Formats: sequence, structure tokens, C-alpha cells
Amino acid sequence: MKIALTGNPNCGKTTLFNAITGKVEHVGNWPGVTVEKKEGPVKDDLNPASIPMTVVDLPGAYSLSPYTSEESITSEFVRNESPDVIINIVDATNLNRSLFFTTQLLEIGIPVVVALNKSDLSAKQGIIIDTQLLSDALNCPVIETVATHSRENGLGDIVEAVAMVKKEVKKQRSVSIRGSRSADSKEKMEAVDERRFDFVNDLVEQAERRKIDSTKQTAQDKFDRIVAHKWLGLPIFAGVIYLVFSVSQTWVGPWLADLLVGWIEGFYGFVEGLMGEAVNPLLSALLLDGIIGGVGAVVGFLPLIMVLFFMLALLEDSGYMSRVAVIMDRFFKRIGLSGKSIIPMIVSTGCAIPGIMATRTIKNERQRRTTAMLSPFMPCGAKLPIIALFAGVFFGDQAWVGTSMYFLAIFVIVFSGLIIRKITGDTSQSYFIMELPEYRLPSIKRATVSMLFRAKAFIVKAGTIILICNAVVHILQTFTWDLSVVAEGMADTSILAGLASPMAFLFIPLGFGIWQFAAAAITGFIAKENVVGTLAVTFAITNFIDVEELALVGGSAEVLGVFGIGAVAAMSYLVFNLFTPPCFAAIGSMNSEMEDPKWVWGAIGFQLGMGYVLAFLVYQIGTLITAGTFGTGFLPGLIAVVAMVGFVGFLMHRGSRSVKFELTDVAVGK
Ligand SMILES: Nc1nc2c(ncn2[C@@H]2O[C@H](COP(=O)(O)OP(=O)(O)OP(=O)(O)O)[C@@H](O)[C@H]2O)c(=O)[nH]1
Ligand SMILES: [Mg+2]
Repeated sequence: MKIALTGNPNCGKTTLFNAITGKVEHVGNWPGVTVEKKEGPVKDDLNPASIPMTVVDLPGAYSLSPYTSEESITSEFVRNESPDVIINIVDATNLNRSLFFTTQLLEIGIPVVVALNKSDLSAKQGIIIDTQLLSDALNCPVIETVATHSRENGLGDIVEAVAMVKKEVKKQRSVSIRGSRSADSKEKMEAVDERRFDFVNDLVEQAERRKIDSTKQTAQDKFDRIVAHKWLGLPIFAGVIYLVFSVSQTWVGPWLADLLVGWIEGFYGFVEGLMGEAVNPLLSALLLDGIIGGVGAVVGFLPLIMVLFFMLALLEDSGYMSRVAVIMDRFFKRIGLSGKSIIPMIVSTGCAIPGIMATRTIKNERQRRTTAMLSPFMPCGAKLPIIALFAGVFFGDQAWVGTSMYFLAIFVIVFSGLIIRKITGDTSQSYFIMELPEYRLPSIKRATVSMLFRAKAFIVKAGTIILICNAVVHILQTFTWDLSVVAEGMADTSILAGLASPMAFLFIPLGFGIWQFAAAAITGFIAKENVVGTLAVTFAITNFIDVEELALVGGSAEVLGVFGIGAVAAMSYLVFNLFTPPCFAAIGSMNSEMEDPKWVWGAIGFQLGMGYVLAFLVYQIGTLITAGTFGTGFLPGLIAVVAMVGFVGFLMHRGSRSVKFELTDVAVGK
């Protein structure tokens, strides 16, 4: 038996899905989180009769009308894949809006069970709903649920009602709005929609009583007036992110990471002892330095990342991130993107792939593609070890490093948005109205689950892709081109050095023309965590956390120590890795969302150029400030950068000309 979960955005479909299937799909306190359907069987304890039941979570939708395309996955699913029962999740705090969709679902002829979700919130707001009356009027079971509670949440009743309703299918008489069956044009449809609104309004008037608690509302409003303020909003956001980084990067994170790295080193020693002299030295080096060392270096950052994810999940759950969307909307409108674009970007702070997929809710094609192109600039989970490594080794774990990377990302996104608008010559603007969810105390449990889920994905990746890459890197640096072992002190003769050196040459004007860094940047395209792994393998360092051991703290601009670069070049390298194209998987996802090779190649080219130009500026200007002269390779670098900027300028010029041309074309045509 197939059960579809439908309802307006943010009503709690995915939360309910997770609760009745035991899965961990992403839940966010804003509309538009789910963009793809997800399936799962009902948990055994909710299904004592063991009826085979598969539940399908769908993206949120406001309507089934064929004239709105954004929610097509949902309407196509309920119309074409004929689920046996529809669970319609209705937000009990917003009956008026939710029931519009319900009346449409009731007309399809598939049995419907209404879950009156968030009934804890509605009760708190003093809303009393007569479920019996609703159930009678709609001819379907109506059950109060609290999907976020683990007990007494009404979920058992829902599953039971679904099983019952299926048996009694003939009895569910559909509620139909006059004229809806014969509405074959947009005008007729609109007339039906009006009647639908009237029906819902009447029904809600009878079924709902509200005791309006105005004091609470104003307290939240007052808070919002400060937090989402025109000018104060952004600095407050900066402060919040700084705090998040302070905790994860400076206070709690390193302490936990130290512990973990201690264990990894213990394990390294244990395996070393086990193998002793008996194992071929090449093989033991591969296992110890290539695999355990390389993977260990990446995994060492896990605690920092977990703390950061935990705190971001708390912020998301509290409702604060929706306010950030409102703050950013002002900037986004100016550059021709909509506030909707911010959601993919927030999602991208976890991973760019779901972020890019989240652009599907944006209707305007250019805005959607531009958002898919710019979202990967946000530092994702895989880039965090790189930030943590460089912040730790060169900047004494200071929180401003990570914070500034987030804000540099926002700046780059806004700036790039402007450029792309000029290049495409499309100046359309969108207006975005976001329903702000109420603030609430974030749930430690939900944040923990979300954190553990991401940590698991991180570990799986470290144990597969990262492990293989590190092994390959280690083998490539162990052998020379004629397959003999690289002699002591002759690392430059290895295959890896041979492959990476031409790239390193291009990086001279950026301050890191060293083959090890080039190799790490290249493996970073496979997965960004590889940057750390490859640096660990090529420099033979296994402990990146205990910076004192590396004796690099306070190295400032001097060229010193193991890496052979100074703080300015380190910053340039960090910027380069963050702002060049994302990993291949994310590029693949860009490709499938953009559906246009011109855009995909344009995006990759743009991201490469952006990373190069930013790294060049950071290195050269940084060196000028700290050392009083420009850095190495200034002139050739400048020529390359001017050429790139000039090309973009040319495209922008052409783009704005094409707009004028189109406009005059229209005028002449008329
Ligand atoms: N208080 C309360 N909050 C809930 C309940 N159910 C869901 N939520 C919260 O509502 C928010 C939205 O939940 P989701 O499950 O992501 O909503 P969705 O309907 O899947 O949203 P989209 O995928 O964007 O359409 C989350 O912050 C949930 O924690 C509930 O019964 N009570
Ligand atoms: Mg969802």
C-alpha cells in the first residue's frame, strides 16, 4: 500500500515521515526544504498488523492547479502514481491557508486522512479546533498530531486511520467545489478558486476558536525588529557566526579534536608495532602514512565540524535562519536574485549538492541557474577541515578566519550575482514573501540527530573516496616515472611531482607554486577533504591538530617550517580552495539542475577565474602590506588576471547591449 504525504511547505511532512518510518531526512524550519520525493516503510511498532505500507514524502505544495508549475512533483505524483491513501498534513496554526489544498486533494478520489499537525503550537497559541466538525464537513478522518514528539503524538492513530480508510474506500464521499470538474481555462479555474476560498473560510469560522494572545506576538515582533533590522541585522548575523566559530574552532572543538587525534596516533603506533620488520617497507609506508595518516588527518577535524554542525542545526531549528533570509533578501533583490536564493545557500553550508537541488523552488530560470552556480561558494562541510587546518596552523585557531570566509562568500555571491545579471542581460526582479516561522527553543535532540547524520556521512566518505585518493597519492609519490622507488630527498622526481608541477607553475603568482599544494588542490576536486589528506600524505604529517608540535604558530609572513609558505600565502591558498569550482559530485549536480552546457561550462570557468583572481589579490596585496613589496610572479599574474577580468567585462558589455537591442527590436516591431 502506497501512502503519499502532502501538504503546504513547512507544515511538517518530513518530520512526520521521519517519525513514522524511522528515517533521517533533512528537516528545516523554513519552506522548501524537501525538493525530491523520498520513500520508506512504516515502522513496525506503528504497524502492529504488519500491513505492507510504504510512505512517500513529497515537496510542499500550496495547490494542485495545473497553472502553477513549481509544485509539479507533488501534483504529478498524486495524479499519476495513484497512491492508495493520501495523508494530508495540515498546519493547525494556519488552517485557513492549509485547507485550500485539502479541498483540492479531496476531489481526486483517493481516500484522504488529515493530520492536524503542530497541534502543540496551536494549543499554545490558544487556538481551539473542533476536529469532529472538520471531519464531518470534509468527510474524512481528522487526527491531531505532534510530529516532533516521541510519545502521544497521534502517529499511531494516523497509521490506523490509513489502514481503516483503505478498507472503507467506497464510503469516503468527496467534497467538491462547484464547477471544479469543468474548469478548463485559467479564468474558470480562478472562479473555482474563489469559491474554494469561501468554502474554507466558512469552514474555519465554524471549526476554529482563537483566543488571541497579543502580548506574546509583540514580544517576538519586538525581537524581530532588532534581529531582522535593516542595518543591525547583518552585524548581528556576523556576531552569531563568530560565536559559532569561537565555540567550534577555538573553545570546544580543538579540545575534542586533540583527544581524537591522540587516539588516531595511538592506532598508528599500534599498527606500526604489529607490522614491525616483517612487512615490506613500501607496503607498511602505504598503510601507515598513506592510509592511516592521510585519513586520520581528515578525520581529526571531525569534532570541530560536528560542533559547528550542531550549532548551525540549533540556529536553523530556532527559526533564526529564516530571519537571515529576510536580511539577505535586501541585497539579493538588488542583484536580481530573490530571497528564495538564500535557502539553497544556507543548505550549501552543509553540502553544496542538496543546496544546488534546493534551487528547484526558484521559478525564474536565470535566477535558478545563477543560484545553482553561486551556492557552491558557501563553505560546505568538506571545506571546513581546510579552513580549520589553516586557521589552526597559521592563525592560532582564531575564530575570525572561519567567520571571514563565510562573509567573503556572501560578498563574492552578491558581487558575482551582479556580474551574471549583466552578462545575461536579464534584469527581471522577483519579490519574495517568506512566512516567518515562530521562534522557539531549539531542540538538542534534533540538532544531535542532524549532527550525527552528517558525521556519519563524513566518516563514510573518509573511509571510501578519501582513503582511495590518499592511497593513490601515496603510490604516485613513492615511484618515479620509470617505476623505481623515489630516492631519499628526491621527492621532486616522483610521478606525483611530475604531474602537479606544471600546475604549480601557474600558482606562483598566488604564492603557493609548490607541487604538493598543487597536487592537493587537484585532488580537492574529487572531494574537498582531500586537500587536507593530500597535504598530510605529501608532507608526511599526521597530526594537524596539535599546532605547537608543528611549531608554526605566530609564523606570520615569514616563509618557514614544514609547508614552506607564510601566512599570507596560506590565506591565499585557503581562498583558492574555497572559491574555485566545487567537487565533481557538486558539478554533476549543477549540470543536472542547469540543463544547459553553456551555463555549466560558464559556471566552471567563472568559478575558476574567481578563485584565481581572489587568491592573487589576497597574496599580492597581503605581501605588499606585510613585506612592503609585491610577491613572486606579480607581473605574469597581473597579466592573467587582467585578461580574465577583461573577458568578463567584454561579456558584460555584450550582455547589456543585447538588452538594448531586444528593447529596440520590440519597439520597431510594434
Ligand atoms: N512544534 C511543532 N513543530 C513541528 C511539528 N512538526 C514539524 N515541526 C517543525 O516544523 C518545521 C518544518 O518541518 P519539515 O518537516 O521540514 O516540514 P516540511 O513540510 O517537510 O517542509 P518542506 O519540505 O519545506 O515542504 C521544522 O522546524 C519542524 O521541527 C509539530 O508537530 N510541532
Ligand atoms: Mg520536507
